[in-house]
Amino acid sequence: MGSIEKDGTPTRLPIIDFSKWTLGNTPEQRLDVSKELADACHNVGPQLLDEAFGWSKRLFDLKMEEKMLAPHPDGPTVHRGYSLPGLEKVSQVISEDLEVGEKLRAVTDCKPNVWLPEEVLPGFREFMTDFYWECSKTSREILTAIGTGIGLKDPEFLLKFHSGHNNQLRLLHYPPIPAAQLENESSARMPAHSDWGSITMLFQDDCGGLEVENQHVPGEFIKATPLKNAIVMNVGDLLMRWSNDYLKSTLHRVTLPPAQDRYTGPERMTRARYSIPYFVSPDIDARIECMPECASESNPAKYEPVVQRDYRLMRAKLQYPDKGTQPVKATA
Ligand SMILES: O=C(O)CCC(=O)C(=O)O
Ligand SMILES: [Fe+2]
Repeated sequence: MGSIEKDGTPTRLPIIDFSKWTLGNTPEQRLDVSKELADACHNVGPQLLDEAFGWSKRLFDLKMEEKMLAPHPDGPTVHRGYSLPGLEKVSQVISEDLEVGEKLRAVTDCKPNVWLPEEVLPGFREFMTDFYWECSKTSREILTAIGTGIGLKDPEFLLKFHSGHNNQLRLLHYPPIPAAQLENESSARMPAHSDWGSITMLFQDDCGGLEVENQHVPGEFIKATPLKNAIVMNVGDLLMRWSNDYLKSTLHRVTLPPAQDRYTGPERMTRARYSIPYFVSPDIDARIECMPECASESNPAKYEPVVQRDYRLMRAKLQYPDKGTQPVKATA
């Protein structure tokens, strides 16, 4: 993770160095936690990340027929396998945006995953499974740090709902596309949306294009400029509900790479982009209800309690619209 960079203006995203996070009442306690966080950051360290991006590239470089050996299953609730560009619509409300990218949801435990036959990409499954659990460890440190930061009596409260088995690791590849197609907004690399879970740890390559909405100015997006080995952390809808809007789920999108050297040829083809979001989600039976520390008489709970399974189903229906599914507004 990067260094602390807070210049006081809302036009830059804060980059928080969790290895320097301090917690606890005594210097010793603070040191212990700092070490844990440093260890966690080290786990998803530079080498592991480079490897993960290497595997992702090898995966998407496979022939289409090979990738289709792990097809995305039909239906709105299943979140597995390989998706061709355009299969999914990501949106807060259904719009005409067409997402341009291909993706593979690599690992999760709750439902059987869809893996490529081992011989197609030997070692991929083992690496991604390890990577998944390393990310899970880091996410637990982050959830504890958040619990402390928002002043929960039990800083580990959120851990009880996050066994790690309901997280999702997704590999994304945005193929090159003529800049004009994104400029005239006939398609977006990924339209603005919020994530559904608790937090998302997002790793991106150096292409650029990720933007996050400025919470102070709705509609204005701030560039999340790639920073080597940094994790972009998004707050998801369920953490927003738990915290009664104290932590807002961040709208984010992927658009044109900002730097002109990211374009080639007369068509100004954009560079391909790879990213790896790790969605940290509560367990399926978890009931998400405003944490008592986040409500008061003057600030009562804004959301009804919701069970993760139901919330996810509602969001998944939007993402994989099938016949007979009416679009509904995605956020409360
Ligand atoms: O590719 C990215 O950087 C963003 C991905 C994302 O927001 C998502 O998959 O939910
Ligand atoms: Fe997202």
